[in-house]
Amino acid sequence: MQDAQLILPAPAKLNLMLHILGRRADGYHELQTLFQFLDHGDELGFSVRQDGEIHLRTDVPGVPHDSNLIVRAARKLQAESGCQLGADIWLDKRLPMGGGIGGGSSDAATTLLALDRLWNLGWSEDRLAALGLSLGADVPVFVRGRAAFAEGVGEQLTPVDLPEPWFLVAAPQVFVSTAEVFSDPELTRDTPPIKVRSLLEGGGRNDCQPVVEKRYPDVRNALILLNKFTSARLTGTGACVFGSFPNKGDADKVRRQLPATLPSFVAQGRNISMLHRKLQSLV
Ligand SMILES: C[C@](O)(CO)[C@H](O)COP(=O)(O)OP(=O)(O)OC[C@H]1O[C@@H](n2ccc(N)nc2=O)[C@H](O)[C@@H]1O
Ligand SMILES: Nc1ncnc2c1ncn2[C@@H]1O[C@H](COP(=O)(O)OP(=O)(O)OP(=O)(O)O)[C@@H](O)[C@H]1O
Repeated sequence: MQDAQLILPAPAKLNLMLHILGRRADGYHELQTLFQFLDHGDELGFSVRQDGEIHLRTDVPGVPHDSNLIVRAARKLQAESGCQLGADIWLDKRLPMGGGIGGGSSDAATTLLALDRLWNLGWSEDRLAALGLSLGADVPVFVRGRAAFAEGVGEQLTPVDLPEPWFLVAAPQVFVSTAEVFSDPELTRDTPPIKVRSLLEGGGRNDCQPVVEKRYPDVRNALILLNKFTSARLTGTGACVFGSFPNKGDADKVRRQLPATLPSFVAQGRNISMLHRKLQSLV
């Protein structure tokens, strides 16, 4: 990491609500979800290579080098732009994987924005978001960096201005497969669409939650525990669960009461992602 020319954050996100409206012919689901960023995340370092090779210098246990979303994002940007340059990339992985807080998608988005800058490509945000969507449904919101109401499969984004409370996020130590949750026959897939206005007034739920609670007792137990202190909910397809607090002190106080077997962190909800704040400060 100390050899990197550019160091950038890859923040986590929460799905403050997630409704499933239907299933498309390609198997993907039509959703309505509200994304907000957290001021907590991974950190990536980047340096240009003249030989055109892409190397992720940090080993990520369980994820082969070539299937890491960071490497896939870099190679795709390189192929589509025709750029002859390569990159060395370092990763400080802080976010739990398969946690529903978007770690892999955020790493991919940070890679696209970093290399667009280091390779002097000058791609528009629209073009980077479209490339991001081909890597995963959650990548575009991280490319754009603004809290948003998302529709379609998550790529039709309407920026929203939300309160920025403090969140306690608990990470049950189970891996939830997003594809498995979406293919569960018991998943609710017919929630009627609602208007963004009623959501901003506090409505909504996570339609994935009943399926995940049923399949993963550790997630159900974490929700029961957090619900003793605040109204807790699942983010994305889990495994992470979260509750909000008006200030950091209250969130920290509850965190101290969680068992050591349930890892957790406290972070503030942000409407502009840390990545975009950092990029703006570099201009
Ligand atoms: C559930 C969310 O986390 C909400 O933010 C996302 O929609 C999931 O985004 P993601 O992890 O980037 O998901 P992808 O890698 O695109 O898809 C993983 C798998 O989830 C299912 N999937 C995902 C998104 C979606 N709108 N409908 C789906 O059915 C598909 O089976 C897909 O094979
Ligand atoms: N850089 C990466 N970081 C984390 N996971 C990665 C990465 N690259 C590829 N993956 C793969 O993607 C899977 C899901 O990772 P991720 O942490 O993004 O899940 P998630 O938090 O559930 O995401 P989402 O909320 O977008 O569904 C991992 O199990 C891993 O196999």
